[in-house]
Amino acid sequence: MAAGRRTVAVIGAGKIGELVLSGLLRAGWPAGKLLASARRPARAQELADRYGVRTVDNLTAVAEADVLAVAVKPQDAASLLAEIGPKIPADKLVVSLCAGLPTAFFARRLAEGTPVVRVMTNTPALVDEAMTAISAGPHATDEHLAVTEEMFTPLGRTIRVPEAQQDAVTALSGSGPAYFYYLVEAMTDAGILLGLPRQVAHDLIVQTAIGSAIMLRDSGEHPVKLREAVTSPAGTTISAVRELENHAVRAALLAALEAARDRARELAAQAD
Ligand SMILES: NC(=O)C1=CN([C@@H]2O[C@H](COP(=O)(O)OP(=O)(O)OC[C@H]3O[C@@H](n4cnc5c(N)ncnc54)[C@H](OP(=O)(O)O)[C@@H]3O)[C@@H](O)[C@H]2O)C=CC1
Ligand SMILES: O=C(O)[C@@H]1CCC=N1
Repeated sequence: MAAGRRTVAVIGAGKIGELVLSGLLRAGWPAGKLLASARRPARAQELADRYGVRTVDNLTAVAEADVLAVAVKPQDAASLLAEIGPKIPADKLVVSLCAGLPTAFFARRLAEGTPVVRVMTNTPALVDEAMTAISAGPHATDEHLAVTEEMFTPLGRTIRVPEAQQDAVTALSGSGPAYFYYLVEAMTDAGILLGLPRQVAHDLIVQTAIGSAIMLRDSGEHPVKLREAVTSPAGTTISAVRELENHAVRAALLAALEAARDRARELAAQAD
């Protein structure tokens, strides 16, 4: 399969599936080369109305698309594959967006020789700022990876990682946006504690997050250097940093990401 505008079916077009569809359309992927399936007819109608893509049942998607992007929850993958797995010809490319599930989970349910690629993206795909990690599974060649990159590059950055790293990627960048939103929410509360109006606190911290993120990306400086530049001797910042250390925030983050990684493993064990 050469890279090029293949017909892509998003199977299970919920939140992430919709991000993929909308991102591909923004990137100029022809609507006629996109299909979507959903479990509920109302959801299918919503997608058809919103994006002008054809919504089809899962087996029609399998028959008509070159690339099958599986975007159901990990808990729904086994029953989906029981329905479509035996019907997928080995020349289709299966791209899994599911957290935790190894490509072997798919391979066991597909015809011998079917290429499988595992992807972990994140919700900033909505603003073309996703971080997407791509891994080759069984029978996936460089060309299959290139097709997958062609799909995800318009949505943000892509990197290739060994599949063994995908649970860690899921914990870090897949779930990562939630940690930043959590921080912003907590810091807005802190602003309110200090007497700021909610909207002012929100605006201050959102712009601070955006500015800090752009500096992280564009300055080429290590985050420690960027933090040191803010931290004046006997100043305000170091007083806050001391409290973060007293409350073991760094240790909490290490434990949190380990828990997310472990949950990805559990999802895989439970899906079988
Ligand atoms: N949300 C995120 O930030 C990220 C999610 N992911 C992964 O993406 C996948 C989807 O997550 P998310 O979009 O959040 O979940 P959603 O529940 O929003 O989307 C899954 C969709 O699949 C539909 N579905 C389930 N079974 C079938 C079936 N047999 N046939 C057709 N459609 C079906 C669901 O229908 P119904 O509405 O009826 O339940 C739902 O609309 C997960 O595997 C998750 O691990 C990966 C990276 C980030
Ligand atoms: O919470 C989850 O399971 C999914 C996978 C990564 C982000 N959201």
